[in-house]
Amino acid sequence: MIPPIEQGAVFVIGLQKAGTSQLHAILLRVLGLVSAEHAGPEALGNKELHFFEGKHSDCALNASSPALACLASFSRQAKMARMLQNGWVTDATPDYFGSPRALRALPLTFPPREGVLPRVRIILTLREPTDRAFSAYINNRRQCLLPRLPAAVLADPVRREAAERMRSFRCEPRTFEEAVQDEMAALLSSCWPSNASSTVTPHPRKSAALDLAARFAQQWDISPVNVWENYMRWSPPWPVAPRPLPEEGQCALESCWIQPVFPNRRGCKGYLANSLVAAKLRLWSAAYGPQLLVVSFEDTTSEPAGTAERLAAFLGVPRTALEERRSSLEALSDHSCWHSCGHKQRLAAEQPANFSTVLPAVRSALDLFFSRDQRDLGAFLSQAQVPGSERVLARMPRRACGRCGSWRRSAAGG
Ligand SMILES: Nc1ncnc2c1ncn2[C@@H]1O[C@H](COP(=O)(O)OS(=O)(=O)O)[C@@H](OP(=O)(O)O)[C@H]1O
Repeated sequence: MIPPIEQGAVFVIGLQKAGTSQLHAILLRVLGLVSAEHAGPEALGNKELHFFEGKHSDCALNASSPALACLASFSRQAKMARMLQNGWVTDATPDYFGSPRALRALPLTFPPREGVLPRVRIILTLREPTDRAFSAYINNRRQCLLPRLPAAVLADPVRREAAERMRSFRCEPRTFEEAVQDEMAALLSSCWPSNASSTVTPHPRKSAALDLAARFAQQWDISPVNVWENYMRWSPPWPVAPRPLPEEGQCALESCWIQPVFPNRRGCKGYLANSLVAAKLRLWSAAYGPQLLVVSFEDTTSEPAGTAERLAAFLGVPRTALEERRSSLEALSDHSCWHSCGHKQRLAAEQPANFSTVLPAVRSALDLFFSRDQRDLGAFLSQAQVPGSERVLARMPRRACGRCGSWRRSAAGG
């Protein structure tokens, strides 16, 4: 057990759409931590710093500048650096987990070494992958429902064009099924685009990959396990260090994973990619070891008090402090209308077949698609002694847990 920390930095690194806002709220309201960005009541609305994967991360990645000094050189981050001197600070940016850049920049700024200040703790919340993907889809879909542009903007052609462009950039026009099909095709063909120049030798696997993608798009009865295997073989691995691009040409998907500057590209939304966690968790766990805690969305939403207690124990927040703020948990436990639920209800009412739930055929295909990754995740969690893994494993569907059955039985006291 690592010793409690009295001051330091706590980062919720993901997963996107896995309850990071709720965790952030628990850290602030129940455990009494301070938001990196704002200390006042507005803190909850300002949860994401994006320092370690955004443009500021260049500074942290530049070996010649001390990483903490980089933080201090930006006004928002200066606050974080100052607060670190006398307390706790937290930043919940779900994009960190899927960002190789954050995986390099965060440990450079906050080295995972005990006894060296500032101390650091990392929290990752996991979620059933198909539900997570659908939640991310709805999040983008609701962008199409933004209110009408104000009259002043409509009257000004320049402002109007900029506003319309931003709206179309954010709005997800497809059904979930179409979005999944597009991403699957992109995953399988990204490194070998069909319009590759004729001077480039076609990769022997290209046609098979495209064929698989096409079949996947047309019919859902293709074995997604095969699709997954092909995906692992053909799609870019998740690189920590920059690696040479494949000979066949620019790999579009790789660039949109690393630098999500083209989020509106059809295959680039990451609904599937961001639900693949095993390889990424191995890397984060290798970087931070016992300083990384995993929790589960399903656990937190059904039992926020238990998660708050586990977070407090992990961070060393005294129990008395938790007791004092216990009443704040009630507000956080109300799941009836949270986040964008108004938009969700409107989408579901307007087009129930597409937006209220994942179609059964799509869900079963995706469940299979994710099963390999979920099995890897279960195996890793049960072997690697990642803090919090018992609870996450207990919440994972049995089909996903694979080799961790015996572990699960012993955890249950059997
Ligand atoms: N308090 C509380 N109780 C229960 N559920 C909650 C709560 N807070 C957030 N949520 C659900 O979490 C989903 C959003 O996750 P994130 O906060 O990580 O989203 S984001 O990445 O910050 O956009 C989103 O899930 P979906 O409803 O499935 O979309 C939220 O409804």
